Amino acid sequence: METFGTRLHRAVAERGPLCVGIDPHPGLLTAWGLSDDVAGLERFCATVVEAIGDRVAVVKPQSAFFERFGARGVGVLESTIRQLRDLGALTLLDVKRGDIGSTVAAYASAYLDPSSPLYVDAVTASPYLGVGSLAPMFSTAAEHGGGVFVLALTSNPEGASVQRAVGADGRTVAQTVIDEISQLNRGAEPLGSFGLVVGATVGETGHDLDSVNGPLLAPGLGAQGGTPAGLRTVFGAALPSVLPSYSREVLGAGPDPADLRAATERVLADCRAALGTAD
Ligand SMILES: O=c1ccn([C@@H]2O[C@H](COP(=O)(O)O)[C@@H](O)[C@H]2O)c(=O)[nH]1
Repeated sequence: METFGTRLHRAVAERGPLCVGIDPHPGLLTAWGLSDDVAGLERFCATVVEAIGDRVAVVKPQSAFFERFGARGVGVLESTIRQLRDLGALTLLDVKRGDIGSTVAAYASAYLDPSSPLYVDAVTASPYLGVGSLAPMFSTAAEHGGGVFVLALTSNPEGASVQRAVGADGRTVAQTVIDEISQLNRGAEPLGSFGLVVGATVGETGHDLDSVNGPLLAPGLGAQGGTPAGLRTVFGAALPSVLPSYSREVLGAGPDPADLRAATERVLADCRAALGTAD
């Protein structure tokens, strides 16, 4: 069985270094002329899938915007994930789960076990109950070729007060997370399956990201003010491992699928230029 790191490496080589988020904000539904209900959500997602599902390496549905419609919204999430998989996109569910280990095991079953209706290629996870509490996610991901992206230095300004706090050993909370994930990826080729989330907005981090040997998801581009040109400042020598992620910047170009595709091509070209990867 191929690891998530291997599958991601190939998807990026074939389709380019880009993750597009599906974040059906109420304001976007309205701007697209859709109703703020399950029917609008379904139409929105079907349009995004049709426009970009066959051309973007990774698509990242934001779970919150589906959960707000209850069981029927989650039903739309399930079918969106299936459609994306059929079109060859890797699915990364942005759900930022974390809990005591025995509960994390249930989250691992929900998202990373292929028999689950919500099965995805990878999830985002929160390390604030301790990176070790996420062990069931790591083991389930490893068993089934999945991936986990753990929050390290998030794109929002409030994150720094927790993530940059310094512990007894002199390392920040974020550096502890970075070091533990680096350990999990040690020796993996061409890329480990365990990633980190580092916002494109955070500027020079003062953290060592060079030996992570896994994907570095960079949200915060576009709507939150991050730019592809700024990625070099944030990631330095780790730049080749960066997976840039856009949601509103691309989604705001809809509802015409051709316009969504054009916005995707534009941000992908910007990311390729910033990362120095060829077409
Ligand atoms: O540090 C983080 C972690 C996750 N996110 C999520 O990414 C998207 C960003 O959406 P934009 O419209 O491109 O701003 C959203 O789903 C966040 O929950 C993040 O922004 N920062």
